[in-house]
Amino acid sequence: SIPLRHGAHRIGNRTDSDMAHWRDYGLGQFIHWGLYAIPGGFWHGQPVNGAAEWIRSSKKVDPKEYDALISQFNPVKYDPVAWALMAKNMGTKYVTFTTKHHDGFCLWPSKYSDFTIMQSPWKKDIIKPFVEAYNKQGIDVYLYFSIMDWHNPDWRYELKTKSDSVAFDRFKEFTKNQLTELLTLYPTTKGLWFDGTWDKSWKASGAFSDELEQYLKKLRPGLVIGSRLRADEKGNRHLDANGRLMGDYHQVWERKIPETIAEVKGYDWECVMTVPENQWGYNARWSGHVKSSSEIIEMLANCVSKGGNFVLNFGPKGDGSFREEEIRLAKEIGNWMAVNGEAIYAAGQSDFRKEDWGYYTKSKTSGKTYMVVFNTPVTNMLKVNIPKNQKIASQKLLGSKQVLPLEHIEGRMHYIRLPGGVRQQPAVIELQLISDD
Ligand SMILES: C#C[C@@H]1N[C@@H](C)[C@@H](O)[C@H]1O
Repeated sequence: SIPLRHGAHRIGNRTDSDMAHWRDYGLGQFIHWGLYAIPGGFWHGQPVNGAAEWIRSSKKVDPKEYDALISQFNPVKYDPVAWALMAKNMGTKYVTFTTKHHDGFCLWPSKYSDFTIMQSPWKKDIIKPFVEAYNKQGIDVYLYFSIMDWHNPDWRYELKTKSDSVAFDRFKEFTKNQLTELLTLYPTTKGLWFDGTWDKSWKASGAFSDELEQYLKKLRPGLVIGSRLRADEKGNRHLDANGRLMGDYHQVWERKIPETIAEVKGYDWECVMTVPENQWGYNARWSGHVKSSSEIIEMLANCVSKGGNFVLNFGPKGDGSFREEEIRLAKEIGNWMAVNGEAIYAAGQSDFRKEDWGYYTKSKTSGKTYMVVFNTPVTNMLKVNIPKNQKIASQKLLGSKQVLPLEHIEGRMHYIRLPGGVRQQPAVIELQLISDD
């Protein structure tokens, strides 16, 4: 293997209790909120293509004109207690919240920037009441932080000259100071979700990214940081030059889910997903396909069946309220989770071979296996290939506890018959297995 000083420092996944707790979340919420929620995908009355939180860049807005949005940020409907209750009712176990996106606007009173919530009409810390409200609901808080900062004059896309490096060294110090602030002001933060680390300047800062991660973990032992922060000294990201993961979990699954368990490569991982095709911040015009609660529940079950977590994004409006579609989705998902959560929480990959009708998950607590059924065959007969040395002791519909008929076909093949009728939501069957010695 290639000798590396700033590659992965651990082979294999973390084995500590903080990471085991992270692994058991199942369902998370992402919240993207900032100045970009004010224009909401429109500029001078015209819709702008691309993600709403990128409007400054995609519309090439004059920085002064974009930054002037700060004078309009006065979210009179911001109610973190109500936000946390909506998340709780959805069945959320952890939340990732944007403290600073690429535009550099800080939702906390940072001493190191003039572009913060304190210079807006709101004049109050947004993050502190958010963390308190979510923690009060038993939801762990992770803070999103964009390394790339379009507002800071010391940011560089590439280090071409000596003066670039001098400026970027100041920028690295600024970054370390802001992260220290966040962990100090919000000590219950369980992890940091880094973004904006794809440019050449950061790829050339592998040593710094390594030292920064070690510094942050010393400041907050147990902190969970994904693979999007680091670069090795050769500019590799996520996997170092020896193909080893740099970070506590694989953070590449943005708006995509691994097709096969092989693609997971045994890493811890989460998928972060938008409701429309690709909008993280509030966009007044959701064009294209908007996912239904059943589609989202299928993505959730798919991720858990492959050992990952699923994180659904919400983009509050500039005034701090949520759009109707998101409020409805949170409720519908919550109704399903209330009945079927045991197939999702503290669950992961099962011993069963995947079938067309949906996904198997296995609970780490009850040891039971669950069949999360999306594609009901016309026969209502679900194929089940029982692993060797096991047999099914019971097969019940979650919720109703109705025992379902089990029919042996041949060898390890069986059928479980679903009750007839049209289902509005995915059905979950709980399998109790016993050894078949
Ligand atoms: C690209 C990009 C960013 N990564 C997602 C998590 C959003 O923050 C989006 O703006």
